[in-house]
Amino acid sequence: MDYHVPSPFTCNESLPGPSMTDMCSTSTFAVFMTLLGSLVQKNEKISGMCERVKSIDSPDPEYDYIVVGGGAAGSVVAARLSEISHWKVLLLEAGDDEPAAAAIPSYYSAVTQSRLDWKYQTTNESYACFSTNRSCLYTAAKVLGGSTVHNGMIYLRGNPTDYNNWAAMGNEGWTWDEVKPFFLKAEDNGEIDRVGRFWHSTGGPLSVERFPYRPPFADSILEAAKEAGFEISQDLTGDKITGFTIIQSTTKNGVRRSSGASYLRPIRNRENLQISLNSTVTRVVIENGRAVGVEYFQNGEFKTVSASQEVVLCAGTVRSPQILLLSGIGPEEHLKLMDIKVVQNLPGVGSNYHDHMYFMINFTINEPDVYDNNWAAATEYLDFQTGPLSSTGLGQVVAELASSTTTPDFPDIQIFGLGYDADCAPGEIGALRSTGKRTIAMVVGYQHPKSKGRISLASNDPFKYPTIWGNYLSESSDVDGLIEAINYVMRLADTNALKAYNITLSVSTLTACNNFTYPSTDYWKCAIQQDTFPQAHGSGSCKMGPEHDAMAVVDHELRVRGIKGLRVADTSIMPQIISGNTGAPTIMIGERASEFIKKDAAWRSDLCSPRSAIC
Ligand SMILES: Cc1cc2nc3c(=O)[nH]c(=O)nc-3n(C[C@H](O)[C@H](O)[C@H](O)COP(=O)(O)OP(=O)(O)OC[C@H]3O[C@@H](n4cnc5c(N)ncnc54)[C@H](O)[C@@H]3O)c2cc1C
Repeated sequence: MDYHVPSPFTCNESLPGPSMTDMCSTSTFAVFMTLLGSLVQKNEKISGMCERVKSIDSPDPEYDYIVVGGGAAGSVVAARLSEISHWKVLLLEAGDDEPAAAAIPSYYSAVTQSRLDWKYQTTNESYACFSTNRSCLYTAAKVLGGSTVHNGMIYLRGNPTDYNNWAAMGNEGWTWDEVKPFFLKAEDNGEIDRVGRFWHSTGGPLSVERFPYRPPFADSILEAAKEAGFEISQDLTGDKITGFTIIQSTTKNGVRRSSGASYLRPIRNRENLQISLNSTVTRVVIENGRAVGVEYFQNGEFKTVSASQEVVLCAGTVRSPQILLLSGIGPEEHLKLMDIKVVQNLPGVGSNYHDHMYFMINFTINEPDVYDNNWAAATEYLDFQTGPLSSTGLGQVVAELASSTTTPDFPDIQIFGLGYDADCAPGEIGALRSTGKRTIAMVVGYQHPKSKGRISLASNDPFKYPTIWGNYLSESSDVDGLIEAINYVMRLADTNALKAYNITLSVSTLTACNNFTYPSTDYWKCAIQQDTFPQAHGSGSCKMGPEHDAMAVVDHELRVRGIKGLRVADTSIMPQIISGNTGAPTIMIGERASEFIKKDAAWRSDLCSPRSAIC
């Protein structure tokens, strides 16, 4: 394997936006950010300008394998398939390459809401997002690396029980013991002596370590957790999966490593892998029940490219089902309604969509309320990739806790902090905010959601966004889980460790909940309906399942039911979302899909003649 092998020196001249200037609107800050942006771009350790992949404008007419979407899973699949040197692989990605700013951990939201975000909105929510007109924002990156370019970099794998449950649903080969080797294959843990080789590994493409910096208040939260009777874990992906921790992240030496940066940049000179950016796949071409290529849109033109072996959809939980539907694969009635010829009636396409929901509780603490985005922080980061810009502030304080409805070894509540981010100041650089007190938040999420929604076509026009109906919080147990999580946060705030900061719950600004005593359970129930957000871990819309499950879209080796030469490999295949953040599990799915494809190809070359009916 040739990861980490240095390649010939070729540097990109410029990168796509958003530029760092666009991230702050005030004039003092615009100058600062422009300068910082140009210094970041010139700093190879941060921007990786000399190891960027090159996009091709005119793909060849035919490849062996076509991978659609270069996100968390797609980057993995493209890299692993092209390890077979005689396979010709094409990766088609709708977005551009990563902007330099995304590499800076504290600017983790730089891409969010920019032109590199698909900016989805859900519709017709009956139980959530009332304050935003019953439509929830669902962010997903349209960029090489997908949402690993703007995610919070938290490294978690979910719980062994999640995978054992998938296997118990009839998905052979997906128990924890069977998926764990693929997490290890992906991983290059920079703290292996601390976290140990039973749970972790080194040598994989994905760098995992803790951020080099954390604000002292992060340690005070851990002290508070201990005082409140919660456990402290040194590693939530190790043998202590419950408690509060300082989390490991998908970073290397203070710089974000997206799946694109991790898997594709080291192999950018591999001749049998071609990558075409700004190429949006509009449908899979199917002939006689087999996927034989894709149609895509690039530079104002529709084009087609053939696949002699397989097409692998890795376009994420919103777009993979959309592409299947546009290709005539999905619920018959819906396809007819959309005036699309039915190729394969698969009623489950788009169903079973679900996500973790989270809710934010704001507090103030007695700490100077400085903006952490200042010259001192910028200089330290440019020189050493340390200091406030090298982390997500309180975002690295993460807890996995069990509510009263689960067992201690299968936690269903996640809590993480927010605050000490390097955001833009409205006035002078380094100035104090007006209140003089620092605002922080504790975010709670419920990880065993039962509410299920649907992705469907709004139109047969491939450029019209699909309809995302989250149906979030329709099951009352999902709300109850969040209420228990809020009570845990209140327990945390009621400790001497945090009272030393005069931690104070912020005043409620939700007028819609004025009828309820603040803070009471009824108030929180009202507030959750008003202001809860999907965590952008959307899963399940092309569910994996056994043959007897009529709603299964792919089998246990991720093959689309009823169609040859077509697989789906991304978060959409999860039959039930895992208990934790979905990035690393999706990378594991990409690793697993690649193995399935290689195994099938070996089997075919051993047993099948080239045009055999069974192959
Ligand atoms: C704001 C945010 C914060 C998050 N925080 C964390 C975290 O801290 N830790 C964690 O583990 N997970 C986190 N996640 C979740 C994690 O990043 C996602 O679950 C994961 O990236 C999903 O992987 P995917 O491969 O399914 O899709 P994506 O990573 O979204 O990749 C899909 C790719 O397909 C491309 N594409 C879509 N349609 C087409 C088309 N028609 N043609 C060609 N290309 C197409 C997209 O542009 C994209 O690049 C977060 C997600 C978000 C959005």
